Amino acid sequence: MASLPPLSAAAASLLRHHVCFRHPTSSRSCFANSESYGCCGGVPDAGRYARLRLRWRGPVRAKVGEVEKDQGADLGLRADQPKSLRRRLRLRPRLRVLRWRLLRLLSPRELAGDAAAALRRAIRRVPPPAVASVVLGALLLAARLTLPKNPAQEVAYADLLAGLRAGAVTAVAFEEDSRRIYFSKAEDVGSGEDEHETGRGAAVPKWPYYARRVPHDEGFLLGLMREGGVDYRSAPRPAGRLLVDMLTTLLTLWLSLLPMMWFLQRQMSSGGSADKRRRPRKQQVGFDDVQGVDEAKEELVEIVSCLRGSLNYKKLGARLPRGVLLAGPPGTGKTLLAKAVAGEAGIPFFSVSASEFVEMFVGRGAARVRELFKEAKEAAPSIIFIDELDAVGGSRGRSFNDERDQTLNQLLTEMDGFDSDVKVIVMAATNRPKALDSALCRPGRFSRKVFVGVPDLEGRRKILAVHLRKVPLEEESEIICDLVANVTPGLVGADLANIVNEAALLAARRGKLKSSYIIRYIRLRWN
Ligand SMILES: Nc1ncnc2c1ncn2[C@@H]1O[C@H](COP(=O)(O)OP(=O)(O)OP(=O)(O)O)[C@@H](O)[C@H]1O
Repeated sequence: MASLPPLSAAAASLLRHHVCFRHPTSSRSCFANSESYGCCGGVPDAGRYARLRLRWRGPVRAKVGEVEKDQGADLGLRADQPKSLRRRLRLRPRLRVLRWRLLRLLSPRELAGDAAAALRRAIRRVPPPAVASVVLGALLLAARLTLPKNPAQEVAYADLLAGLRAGAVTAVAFEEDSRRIYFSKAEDVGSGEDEHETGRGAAVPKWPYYARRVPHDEGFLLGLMREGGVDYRSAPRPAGRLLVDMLTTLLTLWLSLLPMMWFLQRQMSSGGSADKRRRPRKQQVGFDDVQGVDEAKEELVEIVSCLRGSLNYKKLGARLPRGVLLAGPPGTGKTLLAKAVAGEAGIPFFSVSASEFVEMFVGRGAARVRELFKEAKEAAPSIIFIDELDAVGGSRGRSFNDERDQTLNQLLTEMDGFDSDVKVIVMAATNRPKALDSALCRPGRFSRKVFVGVPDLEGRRKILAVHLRKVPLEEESEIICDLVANVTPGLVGADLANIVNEAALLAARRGKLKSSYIIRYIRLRWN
């Protein structure tokens, strides 16, 4: 592949994307980008065409004066040349590109190639079960349309019996694997030479009528035919009708199975495919946003220092804690604390609820755990946060849930499998720390437990202050915080955040929030 000198700095700074195009004369694929331009297979003069292609991109030319200047030199323009010649020289590459584009647009080969590529792309996007359904439907339609129309006329079973009793019926044929009984009458015997194919190669007289068999009446019918000396036989079904029936059964079965197959496929593929990869988030939350849990924060500050590298724990031969378990009543800010750790350390945060691991199929939950840890290791240093850990981390062997046990085993294995220098911390939250499996809490796994408790008066005041930060207030924030904190003993951060939000909604029509709205909401809600 030929590599030519770079474009001028100004052009290069604008041409970030590379351009692929076809060489005008050799129709080979060429490429060009801000660093180089060249051609697959080393087509001579590729660089020139590449430059032309790049230069004639409207936005670049319009924006950069230098490109215009350079362009003249590239095209062999000189200041001493007459104006008309210079104009022609400038126009020539443009016309050439235009001609090449027109040729490409009109060439049937190119058109066919484009259409085939578009079709291939479209087919690739359609799910295979849908393709199979369409193919089956099309086959059934084709078979129905090409099947010759049955010349026999349907009559009532009673007419057949009446004909037999009256001696009008001369011949009867029982169609195999079907309920049709074909017969002919004495008046039709004249046209008997005219034969009708009812089976694979077996030729029988043409049957002008047929009746549907009545269950459990065969004995009586046979008796009548024997008495009347009627010629009766059995005939195979026509191949065409056999095919149509087979396709109908197949399509009916297939369509009824489709929802189940779709569900199974969703279950099998969820979490595993690359496009469903979990995206880590950089957290904007900091320790300032979490208040009233000072003890918990103090314990976590140390981990943040290790992650940031401001605490050299390795010097003393220490290892980064692998797991941190945040335990406490609901709504006390465990999730918020974990986010704050990631936010303070400025590292990716992988958040997952343990219930997402609980799958219907054995092994899927374990695969999801594996995937999550793999992604976190690739993004290290990072934090994995597992909310409601008790959903998978409850004591093993208490239930017959194999899938849950396997998921937990995988979690234990992954936590053991960290190299000491991989900076991935697993944080988990639970409201029921006692229900956890003892293997999870042993040193080396969730050895560090941080209790996040219900905030006291001062804590409630601070939490309210955090949530009132962005709310326009009619009174001093401190007055509102004091008042509300005093009347909300036992409430946790989530309750206080909710109170502020509801009161703000109450105040929305009046523009600003007053303590009286908050008190009114508290009375409404708790009295
Ligand atoms: N200590 C706190 N400081 C500030 N806001 C808080 C605090 N605790 C809770 N909140 C508010 O409550 C919301 C819910 O809190 P969070 O999800 O962290 O609670 P949790 O302890 O994880 O609850 P659960 O155990 O039910 O998952 C937060 O988004 C935040 O707005």
